Amino acid sequence: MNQTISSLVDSIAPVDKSAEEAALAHLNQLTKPPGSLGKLEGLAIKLAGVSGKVMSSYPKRAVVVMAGDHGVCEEGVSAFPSEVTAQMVGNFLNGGAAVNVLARQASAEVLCVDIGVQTDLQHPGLISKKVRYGTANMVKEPAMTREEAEAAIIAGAEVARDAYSRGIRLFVTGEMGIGNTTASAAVMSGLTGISTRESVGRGTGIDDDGLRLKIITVDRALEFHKPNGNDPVDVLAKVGGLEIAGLAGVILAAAALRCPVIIDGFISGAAALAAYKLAPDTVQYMIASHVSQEPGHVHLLKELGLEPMLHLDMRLGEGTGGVLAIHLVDAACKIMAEMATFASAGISSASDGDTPPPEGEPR
Ligand SMILES: Cc1cc2ncn([C@H]3O[C@H](COP(=O)(O)O)[C@@H](O)[C@H]3O)c2cc1C
Ligand SMILES: O=C(O)c1cccnc1
Repeated sequence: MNQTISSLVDSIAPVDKSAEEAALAHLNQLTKPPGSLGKLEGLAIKLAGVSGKVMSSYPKRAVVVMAGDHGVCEEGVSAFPSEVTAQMVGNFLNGGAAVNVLARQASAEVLCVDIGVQTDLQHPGLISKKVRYGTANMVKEPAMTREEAEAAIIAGAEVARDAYSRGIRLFVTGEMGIGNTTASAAVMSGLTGISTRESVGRGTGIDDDGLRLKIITVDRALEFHKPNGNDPVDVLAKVGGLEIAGLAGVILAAAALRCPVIIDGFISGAAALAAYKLAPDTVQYMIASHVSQEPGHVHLLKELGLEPMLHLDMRLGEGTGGVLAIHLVDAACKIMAEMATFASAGISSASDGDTPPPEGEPR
């Protein structure tokens, strides 16, 4: 199994810098002041580096929604009971969750994966990759074994590879797992040393007492296991979640397949950080969709060096922010493919036939 994760990591290469340069040169010929489309230009350049081409498009796209349960819920860290995880999986499969609505609008498939729900689930649309029936309570024992964390990463990579073989070329991460903002905060602090006061937030909406208890719970788990921050699999096994490890596998595989991967909110961000620590080049394939209301997300994005595209005060997960950002990926692709150049439209560019203004005067 270890061998498989290391071969996955070894198959990830840096993006194509010459395609990025060519994309910038193309953007600067388009009929607009250089840089005036802001982050859309940065996105177009990133997509060129990932695909190796100045122009790209992603007609087939999917959001992978990984579902798993969390033993730490018995400590009272979520406003909702664990059974909501399985109930929401049913909702995803019936097309009624927020991510389904937003994915339909963005023409994206929803791939719902049971990687660790605590009950048996059956549905023709469900991708069954169950590694175990929920994690153990991290304050009492490791959330899972190292072998289980590795199996979850590999399962995520398999889901991405299967989707790729059906033509999917743009991935979005999503998740469902009551208690997973606790596990994500523990993973984030375990990987970075950032204090739990910064990584722990209210998740589904716990009150002040709940927040204090949640911080203490994550502190206890980290103190008990002392996970090795330089070993992401150790951190995921001791204080992580099955869906978080699974998403790390999706992200690694997307990078190995040279596909862009849109990273959703806080939980997806924790998975992205684990993938980045396993294979630093992976971050070049990531697009951060939005900044979550969960306070740790800002710090997570800073660790990854990623700028979020959207500021919408969202705090849902499921891949909802991620699928919204698909529209921006489509926009960046269309700008590259369809905008006229100064030459083709016969428009004077900044320096064309224009006497430069005297020194010190505005143009
Ligand atoms: C009905 C419902 C739908 C959701 N969809 C995503 N989450 C989000 O909330 C959960 C994390 O928050 P915590 O750590 O506080 O439990 C995850 O399942 C996440 O995806 C939901 C939560 C609920 C209740
Ligand atoms: O940002 C997220 O992914 C998030 C935040 C709160 C609750 N669930 C998910």
